[in-house]
Amino acid sequence: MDKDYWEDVWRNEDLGFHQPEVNQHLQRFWQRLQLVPTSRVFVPLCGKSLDMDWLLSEGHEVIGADIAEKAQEDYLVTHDEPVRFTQENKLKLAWQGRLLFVAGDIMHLEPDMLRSVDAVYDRAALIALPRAARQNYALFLANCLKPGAKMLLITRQAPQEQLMPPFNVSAEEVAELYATNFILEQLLSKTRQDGVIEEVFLLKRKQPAGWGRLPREAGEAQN
Ligand SMILES: C[S@@+](CC[C@H](N)C(=O)[O-])C[C@H]1O[C@@H](n2cnc3c(N)ncnc32)[C@H](O)[C@@H]1O
Repeated sequence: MDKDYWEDVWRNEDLGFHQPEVNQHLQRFWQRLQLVPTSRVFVPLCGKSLDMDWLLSEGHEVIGADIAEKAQEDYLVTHDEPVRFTQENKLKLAWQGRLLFVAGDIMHLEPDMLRSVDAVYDRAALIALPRAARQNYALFLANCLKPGAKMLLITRQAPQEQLMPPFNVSAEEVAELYATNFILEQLLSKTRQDGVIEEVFLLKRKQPAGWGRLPREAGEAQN
């Protein structure tokens, strides 16, 4: 599932993952993150998702990132506001109002770019990655996000595991990937009529060990 694979998907318009409406789980659970409207939200592997429009309509600043430049083009073409493009190393940045749409591999984003992010919205991002890449992705997010940053994560498991995305990601795997660095809360587990299990999680970036403690307190803890 490299850049070529996804560029083919976009070129062939093989976009079964794209939802014509705003995601229901996003609308139902977003308030659980308790963000202020001006919060900055990162949408990794964003495609041309209408969920970004919804997040913008809530007053948020949005940073979307997708490896396919066509995703960026397709999203921007449906929005009237003027766009300004800049280039940063391998990334093509499009600035449009409160949106920054980055075309490029998210692993090429500088952690500093995401340091001010208050929340992540992951729909069809983790589950679009093969198992080995999921581990790197989860670590990347943990390294970039500040303590207290939240994440709304939506996963799915089909009765038959597939060789191509979307991949099955269980609640156990979510815990394996994130529990070291995030506090996890499962908000939903629902089996659809077609047997697909949909799960929604709320994550909160933990304070790294020893962070923010006064030396005296740290000393006391050792005694
Ligand atoms: C299954 S789609 C989901 C898109 C979007 N989240 C949605 O809900 O419609 C996965 C997207 O991730 C993008 N992608 C895959 N690997 C990526 C990477 N390493 N960095 C950035 N984007 C990536 C693909 O181009 C594709 O648009």
